[in-house]
Amino acid sequence: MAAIFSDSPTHPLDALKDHFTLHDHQLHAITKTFLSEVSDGLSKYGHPMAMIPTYVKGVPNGSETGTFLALDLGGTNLRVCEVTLHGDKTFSIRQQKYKVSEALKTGEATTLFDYLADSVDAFLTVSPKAESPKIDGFRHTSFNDSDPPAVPLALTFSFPVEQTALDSGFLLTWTKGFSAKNAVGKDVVKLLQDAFDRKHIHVKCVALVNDTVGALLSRAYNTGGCMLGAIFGTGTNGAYVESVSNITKLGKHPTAAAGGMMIVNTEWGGFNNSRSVLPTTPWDNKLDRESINPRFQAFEKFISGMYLGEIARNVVLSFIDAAPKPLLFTGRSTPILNKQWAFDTAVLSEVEEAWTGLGRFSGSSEKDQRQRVRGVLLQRFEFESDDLVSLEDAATVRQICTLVVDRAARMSACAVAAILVQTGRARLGGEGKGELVDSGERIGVGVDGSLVEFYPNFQKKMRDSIRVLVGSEVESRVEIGMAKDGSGAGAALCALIAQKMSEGASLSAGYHNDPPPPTRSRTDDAAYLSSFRLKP
Ligand SMILES: Nc1ncnc2c1ncn2[C@@H]1O[C@H](COP(=O)(O)OP(=O)(O)OP(=O)(O)O)[C@@H](O)[C@H]1O
Repeated sequence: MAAIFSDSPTHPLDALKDHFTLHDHQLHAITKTFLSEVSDGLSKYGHPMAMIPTYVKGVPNGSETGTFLALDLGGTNLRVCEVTLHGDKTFSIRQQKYKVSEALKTGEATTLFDYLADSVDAFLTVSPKAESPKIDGFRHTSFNDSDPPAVPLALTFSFPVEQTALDSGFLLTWTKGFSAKNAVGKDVVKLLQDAFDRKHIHVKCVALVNDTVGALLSRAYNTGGCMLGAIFGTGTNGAYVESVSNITKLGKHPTAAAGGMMIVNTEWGGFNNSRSVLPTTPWDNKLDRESINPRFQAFEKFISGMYLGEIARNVVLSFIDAAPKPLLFTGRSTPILNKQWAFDTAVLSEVEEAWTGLGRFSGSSEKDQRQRVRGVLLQRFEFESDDLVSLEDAATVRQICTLVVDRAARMSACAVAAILVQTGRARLGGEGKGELVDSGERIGVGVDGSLVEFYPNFQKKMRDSIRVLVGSEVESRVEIGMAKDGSGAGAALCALIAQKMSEGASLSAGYHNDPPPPTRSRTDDAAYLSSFRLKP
């Protein structure tokens, strides 16, 4: 843990600022290195920033229709949903969340996948509500002629997977606290399908979707187009639309010969694992050393919700322990502050909301701001006595939190700017002057994740740095918006693509103007619903 000296001639907060501030020239250096790793990842397999071809070769325009099941294993929850795409840029969804315990995350993979299958089974067992979406759009998949059709399901699996087809992909590594045994190197679609089959649940996993791809697809469906989907939640990652000719590692794969565009899942959380260009601090090093995957997912550890609270906690502790005189809370800590990972990034949001006066707060003098933050700290860190937190402590903690999140937002901007450059929409300008490459085009970016959704002004902070990197003309055309339920609606769109592919449709020609599915009668629906579960 870094020692902080309260008698140093430089004020400790200024010293901290030096550690955490990313200057413009550093943003440029990070973005350049990012671009070179993009290029490495597109040309060969096995790179930490894996640049995974997803075999999704089109982007929806909002006219697609159908009803599909989606199973979403993210970082925190497991979710099963039934999504109906209405064909007018809107969709409806029926869903249920299930908890994933630590034991499941770290136990045997078969136990985890059995649990996923059981959750789908439980969801399907609950009879649909009167207002639940019609099932007209389900495209049935039969195992053979005598079987009733299986329910098509798309699996949103937000971990690094080397995808080999739309419905198969091998787990490269676990992230975000998962470490289930005997899963790495295996096809996760097969692991899930085997669990369905073991349990005689009549569901067929037709598509494997990364949540970033889902974000991109759902934002495209909602707005008529999108070029990048990005997640800033438990982890961080991005997927974008790349020209197939640039994905040279596809070699002689038939997909490469077909040309066109393909969505690539970057796995940018693993950017610069060597940390050659990511300016690290002693607090980041401590976090990395104590994480379950030291020296991996380097970029993610500076950016995402799973880590920002812990970095801030590490800094707060070193201020409490400052020598010769404590710089926070008169040198007193609390059990919760002493506990690893106990400082949730949501607390950083609360501190910032209290400071900026957003939401339920009123009053705008600095004293009001400090008082509100002090209230948050007293409550969240569970101090025994109000005397232990001063107004100055409140201001100091707020500054620590801001430094940690500002750096995260600026690093996130490097990833977005690099994709703008990679796709020919921008050129990296020297010293903040980006050059416009093509004019007029609106550049759609769909984002998802609690950090970008709830941390006050995270998006604005990110945009400020995008402007530094690619100039204001391009930045002003970047339209960043929340991707509505990428892992549900996006997955449904992927299941639709899988159906199209199994019907032999050419995806490179796009899959717009989908004709409405054939109408089913209510009797068909009842029979169909009863075929969800086939017991031996
Ligand atoms: N209000 C908030 N402000 C900032 N961060 C938050 C907030 N609430 C939760 N988080 C952080 O966001 C993370 C959860 O992100 P999210 O809700 O997007 O879930 P997720 O789907 O599990 O994430 P991912 O998509 O990366 O798998 C947690 O690490 C949590 O600390």
